[in-house]
Amino acid sequence: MTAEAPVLDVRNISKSFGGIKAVDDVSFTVNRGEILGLIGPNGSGKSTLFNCILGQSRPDKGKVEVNGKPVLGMRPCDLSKRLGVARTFQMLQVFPQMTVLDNIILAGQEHSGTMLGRLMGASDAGLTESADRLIAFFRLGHLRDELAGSLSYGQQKLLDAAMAFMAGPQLVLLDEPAGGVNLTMLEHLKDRLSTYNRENGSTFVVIEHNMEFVMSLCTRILVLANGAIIAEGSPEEVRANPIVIEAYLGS
Ligand SMILES: Nc1ncnc2c1ncn2[C@@H]1O[C@H](COP(=O)(O)OP(=O)(O)OP(=O)(O)O)[C@@H](O)[C@H]1O
Repeated sequence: MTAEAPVLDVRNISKSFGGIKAVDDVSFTVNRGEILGLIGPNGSGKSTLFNCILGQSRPDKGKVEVNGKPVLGMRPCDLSKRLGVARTFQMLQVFPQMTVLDNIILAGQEHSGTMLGRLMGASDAGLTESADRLIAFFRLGHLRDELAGSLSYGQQKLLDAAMAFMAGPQLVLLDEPAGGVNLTMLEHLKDRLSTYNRENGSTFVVIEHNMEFVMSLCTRILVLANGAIIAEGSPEEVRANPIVIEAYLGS
């Protein structure tokens, strides 16, 4: 029996900006159903690594495969449509002047069909039903027809995360989903993400500064410092690792 290929295989990725080695020869794999946390002090290269993986930034060297297929050079929309990869960003990507429902439908339209199909088809591209399912899953039903801009910051972060799931992705990269979110909403977000992972067998990679959130959500943690992986293990192992403690205290 051959082992299943990792969902994400990152090999020897490096990226410099002028003299700064933002990512320095980073390799790791993520298996189906894992929730991998990517942590590290400010400026350790987490976002640059995400950008290299997802085509927003071209690495100087290395390769990335999703389900055994090379992805470097692919446009983010093709990554989503063809390989089922989605991401969220540190900054909110919601449209404040649109309702919660329309934001989610728009996120779905971004990933579905051809331009001609979108122009000629129903205005919601037949996506209202799946948008409503997602709204119910993230427990945003009472806000469905509210303008996104009228929601609290935490509710907007929840909406922002929900939008990444509209295309039914296999692999989701979440960039600081918990940033600026209050405790109650954090618990809710964590519960929804872990339930989605359990029910759908999807795979997540999560960049996060909130240690409680990342330690309780993730099944495995990678620690970056100065662009390189300095530690890897279960949340318990990483929490107790003196190298990790030093990297945080020393930054
Ligand atoms: N476009 C850019 N041009 C120049 N330098 C950059 C650029 N993007 C990132 N850097 C530098 O690369 C290094 C890694 O930055 P990066 O944003 O990837 O770190 P990070 O771990 O995501 O940080 P944070 O946790 O603060 O978001 C930093 O020294 C940063 O200043």
